[in-house]
Parts: sequence; structure tokens; C-alpha cells
Amino acid sequence: MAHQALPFAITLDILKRRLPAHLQEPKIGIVCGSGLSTLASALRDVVEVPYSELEGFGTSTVQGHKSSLAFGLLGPGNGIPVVAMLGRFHPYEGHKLSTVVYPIRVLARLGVRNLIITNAAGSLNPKLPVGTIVAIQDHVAIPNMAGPLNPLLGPSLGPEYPRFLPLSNAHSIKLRRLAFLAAHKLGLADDALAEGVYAWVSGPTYETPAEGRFLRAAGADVVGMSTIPEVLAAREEGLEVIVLSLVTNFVVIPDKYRSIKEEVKAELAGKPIEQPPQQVVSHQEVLNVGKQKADVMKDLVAKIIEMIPTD
Ligand SMILES: O=P(O)(O)O[C@@H]1C[C@H](O)[C@@H](CO)O1
Ligand code: HPA
Repeated sequence: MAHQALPFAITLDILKRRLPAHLQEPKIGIVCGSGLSTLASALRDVVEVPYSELEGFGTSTVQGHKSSLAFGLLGPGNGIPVVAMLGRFHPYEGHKLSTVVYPIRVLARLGVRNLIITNAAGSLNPKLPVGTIVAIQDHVAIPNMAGPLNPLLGPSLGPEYPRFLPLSNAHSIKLRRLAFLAAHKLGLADDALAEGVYAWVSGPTYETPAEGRFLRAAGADVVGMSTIPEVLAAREEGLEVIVLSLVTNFVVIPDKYRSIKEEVKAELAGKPIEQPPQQVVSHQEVLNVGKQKADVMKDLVAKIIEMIPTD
């Protein structure tokens, strides 16, 4: 889809007709990662609009991703109007990159200025065990660097959009400071919220051990199959962005490979070598950890939102 053909006016008109006045101009957006759609349970006065009703939106086909926008209020008093994407689109599902980032551009047009993006990710760093939430400080986007998977490729959306977007400031310091202050206010343990670098891979395959080692050597702490296209579009739209990755598994990186040659030789010599079962990652494991940690992520996101200054 060429940028010029994006149906913003239609999508915005549908939303205007579906939403009560007090929810029409959310200032803060949330993207819910795999297994994290329950983040929306922190909202009051919720109105859910299925993606199927929204021109330009696709359908999320991944287990653990609902397909709707949830509008509601969060925080004390009258509350802050917020919109949550319950489910996202990944390029590996076959969605075009323009579709993957379309909801982010719609959120920007509704008035969202701060975006909290969550995801499930595999850990490459022994110091980031399963269950840790990682405030992303930087990213390595392999598909952007080595293939045509950059969502900003193509004609510019307009003269007000920078042709060459800087990314050295992609991950908001202001929002990351709020995240650590929020964790402190919630009394979370020091290691519950860490900092690290996210590697974006296209998926849908999980990493081979050699790929895991490669990403670690490239400076990444966690790896996932989403988020970075959303960050790029959000930055292009002028939003402040924070990414919170929930570590759901370790990427399998054994210290050394099993030598099948040695095993066969030992077997032939009548001294077979016992081997532990091979480890593999599964999406079910990812969803289970998402479920276990959804409440911590929800409390953290809600507290950050309460602390974002409103003008
Ligand atoms: O949408 P997110 O990044 O939270 O989902 C992760 C990446 C893949 O979509 C899936 C792999 O288990 O979980
Ligand atoms: N690799 C890539 N994406 C992921 C992983 C992983 O190990 N876990 C959750 N999303």
C-alpha cells in the first residue's frame, strides 16, 4: 500500500462514531505483546473496537494476540484517556509493513503523544532471567539492516516528515526514567526491571544457537519478532516511545556443541556418553510466562501512565 492510499480519514471517522466524547482523544497509547492483552483490564469505561471494523487494519493471527483497540480511562480522578492495541501485526504473518505500523499512525492522529510498547522476548544475557522486564535502551534491527523490511521505505508521508530519521534518541529517556521511578513506587525488587538492548529479527523461526551467539556478540540482551517497526513509525510521527520487553525464555545457546562424532566413537567403544534432552523454545512457554507476569507488567504500565505529565 503506497502511503498516499492509507485510509486515515475513514478509520478516524469510524472511531469517532464508535467512541464517547471523553475517549475520543487518548493521549497515551499501549501496545500489548504476546500474552499481555490483559493490560487493558487496568482501564475503566472501556470501549473495545475490533480491528475487523477498522478500515486499514489487519487481523492478528498469533495466539495470545486479540484483535481490537481498547479505549478507556486510567488513573485517579477523572482519569487519563488511553488507547491499548490488544494484539499487533507481525511481518512474519504476511502483513505488509505499512499494515504493521498503520495502527501506530492512527494512534498518532487521535492525539497520542506517548507510546508504551510491550513484547515477549528471549533472553541472550544470563543476567536477565525469565520473568525480568527489560526497559529497552537501544535496538539492533537486523531486517532493517540486511533486507527491505524498514517500514519507512517508500515515498514520504508528507513534507513535515523527515526523510532521514535519526534513531540515536529512539527510546525516550524521559519515559525510561518514569519506568524506574514507577518500579520504585510499586516496591518492585531491583532486578524485576532491568535495562538492555533489543534485537529485532523477522521470525517466525526461533534462533539457532549460532544466531543467538551472533546477536549476543552484536550487543543485544533480548531478541524478539516485533516492536521495532512500531518504534520507527512512532518516532516518525513524533511520539515519545518506551519499549518494555518481558523475558519469557532463554535463547538456547549451549557453551559447546555436542560432538556426535565423539558420542558415536564412545558408543562403539562400549562407553556411551549420557546426554541431557535437547532444549527447544515454544510459543506456549512464551504465553505461559506472559500470563504469569501480566499483572506486574500491568501495574508497571499503569503507574508509568499515572506519572506522565499531562498538559
Ligand atoms: O508480539 P510479541 O513480540 O510480544 O510476540 C513474541 C514474538 C513472536 O510473535 C512470538 C514468539 O513466541 O512472541
Ligand atoms: N526469539 C525471538 N522472539 C521471541 C523469543 C525468542 O526466543 N521469545 C519470545 N519472542
